[in-house]
Amino acid sequence: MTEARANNIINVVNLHKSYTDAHPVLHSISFHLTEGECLGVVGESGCGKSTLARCLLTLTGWQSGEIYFDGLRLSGMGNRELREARSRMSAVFQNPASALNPRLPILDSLMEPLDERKGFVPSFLAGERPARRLEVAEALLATVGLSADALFKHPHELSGGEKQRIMIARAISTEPAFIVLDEPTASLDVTTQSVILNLLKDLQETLSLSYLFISHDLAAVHFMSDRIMVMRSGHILDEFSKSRIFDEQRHHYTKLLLEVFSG
Ligand SMILES: Nc1ncnc2c1ncn2[C@@H]1O[C@H](COP(=O)(O)OP(=O)(O)OP(=O)(O)O)[C@@H](O)[C@H]1O
Repeated sequence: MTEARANNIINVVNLHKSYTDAHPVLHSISFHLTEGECLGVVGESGCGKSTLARCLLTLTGWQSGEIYFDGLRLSGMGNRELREARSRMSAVFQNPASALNPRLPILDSLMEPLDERKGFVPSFLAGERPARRLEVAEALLATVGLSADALFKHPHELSGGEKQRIMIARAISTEPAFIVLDEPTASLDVTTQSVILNLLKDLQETLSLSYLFISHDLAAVHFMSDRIMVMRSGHILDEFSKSRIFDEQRHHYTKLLLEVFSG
């Protein structure tokens, strides 16, 4: 059995999940995510990528197997420990419009996670020494390339790309141990997709973030990831470091995906 290793933020061992008895969605999945790396998960629609993300974020339960977060077994945690673990994870999902409260100004949606932790200022802003809530919010927006004007707007006044930048700023604000990026550019036009992917990659490098990057788009996964897992029908078929993507030993399904994406 795979042990929870010291620098593994996530260690998944034989995870099995089904929503109904008849239809397993994840079949005994095992993998790890190392501190500071981006692990890409690619696979066709319905293969179980989002279910896997939801298990890691403890948004849904699982039947058997274990998930270790920072060395600690999630299924063995009491409520307080679980709350603490959840506060050290964050996620950016496909549709920023549905993630932002339409009635709240951006300032309040952006600052919600930090408002729950009175006085916490992320260390990557420490050099700027922002003291007041508004200054922290402005500094966070600057981190994702937005000006302070956005803070008093409502979501409908921002573009899809701007809204996703807000969600990214919110996700990094608490300095999470890892971030799930679940199809973060799927609702955006092609040019904006590339801008957002570059932003996510820059942030990962400058802030040493750990990402689980989920997409059906192998090109995006290849661009973002240090390692890649290929999923199909709830199984991990192939797992390799980015530099090995064109190796002869790749699974035939990986080769098929490569053919599709190389046109
Ligand atoms: N809450 C749920 N209840 C029952 N079945 C579900 C639920 N959520 C997902 N499923 C089923 O689980 C399977 C995997 O879905 P999941 O959303 O994890 O796949 P995915 O790879 O993320 O797909 P997509 O790329 O389309 O988002 C699908 O057959 C789906 O219908």
